[in-house]
Amino acid sequence: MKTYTHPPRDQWKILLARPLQQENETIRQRVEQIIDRVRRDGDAALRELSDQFDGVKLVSPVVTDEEIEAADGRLSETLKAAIRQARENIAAFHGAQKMAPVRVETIPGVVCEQRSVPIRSVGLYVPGGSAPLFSTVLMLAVPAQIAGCREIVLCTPPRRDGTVAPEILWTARLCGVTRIFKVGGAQAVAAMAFGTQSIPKADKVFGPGNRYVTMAKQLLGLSAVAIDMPAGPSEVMVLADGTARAEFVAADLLSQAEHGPDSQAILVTTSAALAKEVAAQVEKQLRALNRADIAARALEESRIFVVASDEEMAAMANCYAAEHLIVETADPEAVALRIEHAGSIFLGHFSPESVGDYASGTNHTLPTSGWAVAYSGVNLDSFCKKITLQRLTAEGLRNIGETVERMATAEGLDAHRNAVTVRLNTCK
Ligand SMILES: NC(=O)c1ccc[n+]([C@@H]2O[C@H](COP(=O)([O-])OP(=O)(O)OC[C@H]3O[C@@H](n4cnc5c(N)ncnc54)[C@H](O)[C@@H]3O)[C@@H](O)[C@H]2O)c1
Ligand SMILES: N[C@H](CO)Cc1c[nH]c[nH+]1
Ligand SMILES: [Zn+2]
Repeated sequence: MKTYTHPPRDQWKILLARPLQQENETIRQRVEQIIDRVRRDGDAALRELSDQFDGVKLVSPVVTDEEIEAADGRLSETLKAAIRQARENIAAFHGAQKMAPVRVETIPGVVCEQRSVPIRSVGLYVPGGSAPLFSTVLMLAVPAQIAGCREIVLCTPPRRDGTVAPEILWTARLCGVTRIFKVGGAQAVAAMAFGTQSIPKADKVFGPGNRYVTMAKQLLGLSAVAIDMPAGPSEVMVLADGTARAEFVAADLLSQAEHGPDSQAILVTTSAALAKEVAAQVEKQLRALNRADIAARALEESRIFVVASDEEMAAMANCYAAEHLIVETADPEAVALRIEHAGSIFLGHFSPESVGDYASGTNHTLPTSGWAVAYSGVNLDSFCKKITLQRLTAEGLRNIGETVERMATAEGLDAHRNAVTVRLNTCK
């Protein structure tokens, strides 16, 4: 990891650039072609693309009931207990996010309401290219079920032998997923956006994924389907002062670096001594990882910054808008108060980000690439839409009618005004 000491503020944006951005245009073109093929040829395109990108010849993308049932015998009881515990925590946190209906009488006789309604049919993408992220099933299916979505469809890449990891299948059944398909990448997102002969069209597509998946969501989100947000290659920023333990900080940085070669880990610290120790710890801990090669590639585009103050640390965090921000300082709450842009914040020396990845209760599907400036991570509300209602009495219309007539007249919209006037004429 390269270290920068007191980088000038006007350089921050450049030094905090996300990895491989220059490849975005190539990825966009490739994904556009995939989308076109799925729109045109449906299941036939899925078969060809699974062969091309996943190296597997599939007759059908459907995961059968027999496959799902067989998964039960393939998980240890201890893993099942861990997944159940995580599910409970995620359900507790997301269940508490239910919003009460809003009802306000804005002026006498004019009542406005807002009701939350579940999105009927949702499509969940669960990454499986380099690791079968069954924890993502929990993060998407648990809130979908609590929200009351009727159809919960899940797509995940097939493995080379044409199967899906039993952990994904078992967790999907636990969380009420209605149908599962073995399709990955941009083609899975396109299939859920348009529908194919086998895969039903979803009203909204959710889930994280690599840059192909994320590009497909962004392109289709403009034209064919609603999406949660861009949730691409994982990233973490750690803010640390002299009270932080280098061993902990290095472990946190590596925990996201191991996701993929295009992941990024950034340390911002007020302590030059800590910066040195963390760099050494990263090298040491890296050697012991089973995904050391992947993490090492991510570290090539990762950075350490030494800055002057807590205020500068927070400013750099706001400039980066990290998916995950870990604050390992003497007073993390005070630093967090300065944070405006982050997907999810982890406070103190004993709050590793991986706890949020799996089991604490918060959602791990979070905005990346700086999108935390405007998007929230997945939450219960992501699976709902709001419908407003209003009801006016004759008195209410008398109270508000003239205001509307004046505004409609000023916009030159006579018919709008008349819809009020014809009624007022009957109840003067
Ligand atoms: N932001 C978040 O909330 C979040 C959460 C979890 C995981 N992630 C990220 O999800 C990603 C998972 O990536 P992954 O690759 O392991 O799995 P993935 O399931 O996202 O992607 C695998 C699929 O990509 C497609 N693909 C691979 N190479 C391709 C190519 N050259 N052209 C076209 N398509 C191609 C294949 O169809 C394959 O099935 C990681 O980057 C991880 O960091 C992000
Ligand atoms: N850190 C990922 C989100 O960027 C989520 C995840 C799943 N499994 C492990 N981690
Ligand atoms: Zn993770």
